[in-house]
Amino acid sequence: SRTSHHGNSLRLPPSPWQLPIIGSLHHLHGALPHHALRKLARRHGPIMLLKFGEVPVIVASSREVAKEILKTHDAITATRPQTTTFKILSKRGQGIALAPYDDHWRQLHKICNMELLSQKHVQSFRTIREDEAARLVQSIASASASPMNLSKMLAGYVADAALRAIMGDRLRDRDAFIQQLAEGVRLAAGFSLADFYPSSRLAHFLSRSARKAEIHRAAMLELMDTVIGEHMQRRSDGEPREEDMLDVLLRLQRDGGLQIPLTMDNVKAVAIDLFAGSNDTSATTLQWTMAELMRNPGVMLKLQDEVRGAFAAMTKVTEEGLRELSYLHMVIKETLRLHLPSPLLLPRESIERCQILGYEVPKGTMVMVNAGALSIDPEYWDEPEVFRPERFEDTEKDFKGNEFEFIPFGAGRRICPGMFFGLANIELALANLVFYFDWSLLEGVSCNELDMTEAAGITVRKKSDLWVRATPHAMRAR
Ligand code: HEM
Repeated sequence: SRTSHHGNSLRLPPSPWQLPIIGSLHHLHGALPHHALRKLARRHGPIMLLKFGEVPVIVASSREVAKEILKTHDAITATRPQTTTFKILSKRGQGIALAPYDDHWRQLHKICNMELLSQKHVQSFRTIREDEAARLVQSIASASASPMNLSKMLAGYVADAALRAIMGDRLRDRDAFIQQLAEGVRLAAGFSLADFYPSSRLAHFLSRSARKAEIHRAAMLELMDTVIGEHMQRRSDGEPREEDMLDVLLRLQRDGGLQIPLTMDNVKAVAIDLFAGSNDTSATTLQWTMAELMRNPGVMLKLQDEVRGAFAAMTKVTEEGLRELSYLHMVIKETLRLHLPSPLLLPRESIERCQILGYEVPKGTMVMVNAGALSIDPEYWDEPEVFRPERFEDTEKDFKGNEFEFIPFGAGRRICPGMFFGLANIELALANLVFYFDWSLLEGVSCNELDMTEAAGITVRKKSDLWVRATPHAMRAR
């Protein structure tokens, strides 16, 4: 197909065959979207134009195209599509993650980088992390020798460590928050009818997911009202304490002095985004890491040697010591390469037409980068399906957004602002797990038959929980 604009005649990117009404959606049927899209790209190339219902979508599946989008044309593609579900999820005050690329987003982005999620602020939550990690070790120790659902324990650790840093440590509604969050993640991931037939009233009417999104949002905002009430009460009681992220947001809201005043609804939306952005991603990463370690006993032993060697003379695993642990960092990198929590990153949208590899990308096209496909592409990785942390040994290759074959946190203006915070929670827990315990699978499960199936959702979790047995290796006085 050809399009004519300003006298130019440029080709649109190649497209797989499309059906009326549903466009290319049938190509996604039956497999997880990042796998289905990877398969399609093998046939149609590194830049494809699909149609999800009425919505044109381009999908990037090579390092070069990813770089064109996330670097060369970053400013043109830095907005988020305002789909029906996204709009409902951010109704009554925009947060940051789904916000369009504008001054409001720019301000929040700055607040995240300079205050909420800065390395300094993340370090200030060290006691919380150490406390929660100790709690995790205790609960594993008390269940040791019997089969335990490690996935669940790790999810609990992450939720507590993240919630305490974001919203304070006396959250009465912790479980309700976690439940609502899971619903939000499902909804945001949902390829809902209404999102793809924007002009069809019937589809809106029929769409149950829009209604569910409304109910979810109302419940989430109500929970936030309670937490904010508690924060204000404590402040007026003059109770001295470390500022959690919500305190910082409330202070900025109260003190003013910002370019664009923050409303209370903004504060709520940002706090929800922080919790939503941190919880599933970090829990999933920890769960996949432990699953890979169970499947690769040689890697587990090497990691245990490193961590036990480093902390041999100490009474507990502390955060300063973690910096020296090069193998631990390689293990986490390798997990993020094979198991990106968000393999399609978050969708973007072009605000102007642009050219990529000589193809025309029209204004208003949804833009997706298949980061999950890039990090297992044999073009860039040796034996890409094999879990081998050593591949990072003599390379500077990192996930900071400069090497486009490895972008689990995204890249460019919309890169994840929570990288330090997420990694801090993950590294400390992992070091504790391998320092204090030896791990085995349950009887009858051998390491090469461990189920590694992925489940559908905006974050790609391990479908089945990881059941293991822990044997205390060296319980020190705590
Ligand atoms: C292993 C951990 C994590 C991974 C792999 C991860 C991954 C990502 C990815 C892929 C994006 C989309 C980037 C893009 O659009 O190009 C993102 C955005 C975001 N993440 Fe994370 N994330 C993690 C942890 C966290 C944590 C701990 C927080 C908050 C405390 C967080 C908060 C956010 C926010 C607010 C955004 C939206 C940024 C924007 O739209 O400007 N993330 N993350």
